[in-house]
Amino acid sequence: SSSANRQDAKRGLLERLANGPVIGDGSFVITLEKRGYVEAGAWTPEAVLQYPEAVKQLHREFLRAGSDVMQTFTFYSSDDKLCLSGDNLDKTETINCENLNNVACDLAKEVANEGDALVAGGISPVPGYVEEKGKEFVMSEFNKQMKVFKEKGVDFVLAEFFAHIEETEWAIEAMRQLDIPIACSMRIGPAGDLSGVTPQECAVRMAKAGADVVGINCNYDPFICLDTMKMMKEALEEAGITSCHLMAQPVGWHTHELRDDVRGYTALPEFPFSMEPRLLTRTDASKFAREAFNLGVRYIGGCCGFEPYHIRAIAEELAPERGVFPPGKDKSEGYASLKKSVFKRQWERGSRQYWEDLIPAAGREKVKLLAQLDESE
Ligand SMILES: N[C@@H](CCSCCCCC(=O)O)C(=O)O
Ligand SMILES: [Zn+2]
Repeated sequence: SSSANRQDAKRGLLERLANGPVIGDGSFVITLEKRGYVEAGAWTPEAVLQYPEAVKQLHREFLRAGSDVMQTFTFYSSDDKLCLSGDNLDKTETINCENLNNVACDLAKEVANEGDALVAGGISPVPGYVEEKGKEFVMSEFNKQMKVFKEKGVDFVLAEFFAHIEETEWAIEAMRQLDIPIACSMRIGPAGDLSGVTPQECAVRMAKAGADVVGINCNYDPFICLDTMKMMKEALEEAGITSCHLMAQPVGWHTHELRDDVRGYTALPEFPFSMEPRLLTRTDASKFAREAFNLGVRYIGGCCGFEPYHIRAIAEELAPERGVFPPGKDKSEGYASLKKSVFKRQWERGSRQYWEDLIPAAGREKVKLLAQLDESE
């Protein structure tokens, strides 16, 4: 019966959250663009239909890194978004929301079953919302995905990258039709959403709309994200909402300038083709994981820029809490692996302290200084 299914589904995500951290996955469109399977600008997931092996490979890398969740690669897969993907997209009927979501569920499920991961059906903002096409239009786009997720029997649904609390509430309303756990994250920082609603109010409204897990994804680095999560946590407590879990999936770059900027990381001049100097190290990822866990966040993953090795750092940091190391432990003993080097100087780097004390250079300072010197001489 549906309640039994609900109970099974509930035990999956909610039981895991109750017993310790759930490790999310990481960056898809940004990572697959670097690998040549997604086109920048459009950032749409047609690779699901065109290059399924490339999508499965990335799922497998996150599984091996320790992700407990295989999120369907269905970000920006509403029909009104896919049709904006320019003429590189063959306009045949194969690349549309329904077909893409069907195959994406198969890919995520196949890899999830190679390990002990859950399948999350992923939804994201519909362009029709900001184009003021109204609730009926937006809900009809969400419902195309809900229909597939129901047929495919995903373990839970996850709404991400929402910038307006109203559209987020509509997404939760759509997800409630499936009677399985709901995770919901907005792309907001301390300055709140694009409608001027505070993070505190956003958290309470997501919970009241029916989300089982609420939080943040994308737009800001882990440390700005945690400041915002603290605001959300306190607001939920003040509202007497204790049943909601917290989730955090920040970007994998340092974005300290953006703390009070509602636009987030895509507003940086380096986005998208020169973000490399800002990339988090695995030590940054470990620090984020520990601070998130200490704050009470139990769904801990990453968004754009978070590569599998960043997720591995999270899974290794929280191994004591989880009681298990990631499947890829045969090729990583954390920093201790360096003890196996033939170079003696690597051995001293086989400690957490070395990497926590290091302020990594971007390697460009010298180039810039030399250029200035030339000018001044
Ligand atoms: N789960 C998704 C989240 C993507 S968040 C934002 C991607 C860029 C959006 C844009 O610049 O239009 C993914 O990892 O690709
Ligand atoms: Zn993102």
